[in-house]
Amino acid sequence: MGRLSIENVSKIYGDPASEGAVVALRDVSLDIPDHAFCAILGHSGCGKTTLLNMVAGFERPTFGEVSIGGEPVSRPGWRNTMIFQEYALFPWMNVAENIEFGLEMKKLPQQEREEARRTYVDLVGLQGFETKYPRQLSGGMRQRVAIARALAVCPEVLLMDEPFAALDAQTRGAMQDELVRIWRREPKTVMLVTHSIDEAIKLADKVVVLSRRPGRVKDVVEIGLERPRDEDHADYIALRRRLRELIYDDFDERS
Ligand SMILES: Nc1ncnc2c1ncn2[C@@H]1O[C@H](COP(=O)(O)OP(=O)(O)OP(=O)(O)O)[C@@H](O)[C@H]1O
Repeated sequence: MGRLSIENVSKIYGDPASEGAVVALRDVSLDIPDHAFCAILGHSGCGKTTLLNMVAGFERPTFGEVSIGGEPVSRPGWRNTMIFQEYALFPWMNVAENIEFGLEMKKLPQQEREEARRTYVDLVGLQGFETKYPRQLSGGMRQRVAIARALAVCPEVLLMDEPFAALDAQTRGAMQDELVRIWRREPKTVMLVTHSIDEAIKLADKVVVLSRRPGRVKDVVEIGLERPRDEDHADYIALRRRLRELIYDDFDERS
């Protein structure tokens, strides 16, 4: 199903033989089990978005292979949908139309589309807002629509590129809790890119730390804490310290 496998993946932008080529990722291998929640953490420019884009099928690896459920990813599709920081909703469509968009593309009959729309509006708690347009919604509500739209097409892997970075701190915290609630009700393999150590510990089962560019897997930290996670718990604090060390140690190596 949604087991995500990244095997010896390198990404070079530009002609690999030229001096101007940018090696964004080098020899990255990861195995993310079906329904696991994985966060990718690393400094700016270490290749997090590049990795996500390859899993989404927007970019092809220069070397190596990405596969979902044993099938290589060669282009974007329903199996691997992306949620962006800026929501990427259609401003001329209301909430219901935005959520149904992918279902129309999938050519689902109208009755099934409406059923799916109702299910996902309920799941993200937007009952009563179906006829509102994105401009009439708060940032947190827009991101709920984006999550509903992504889940409605039944992807095997959900990809999120700093989905809460544009939200204020309070809304971000609420949306993180909401995402965990949604993911537990509708388990998916999730790959989430973040700059925030706390977001990674709060949400993920596994945190993949990338080194500075060219990004390599520096470590994979298993979180193993019960949800909801208590920031004051000694194990949480120890994990935060470990992840900080991994990130800053990398910084020191280069400075
Ligand atoms: N299309 C492209 N052409 C050339 N270089 C690129 C391209 N896309 C990304 N890069 C380079 O690849 C490297 C990795 O970029 P990427 O956006 O994946 O990093 P990131 O870790 O997501 O960064 P940030 O955290 O700042 O969003 C960077 O040096 C970037 O400049």
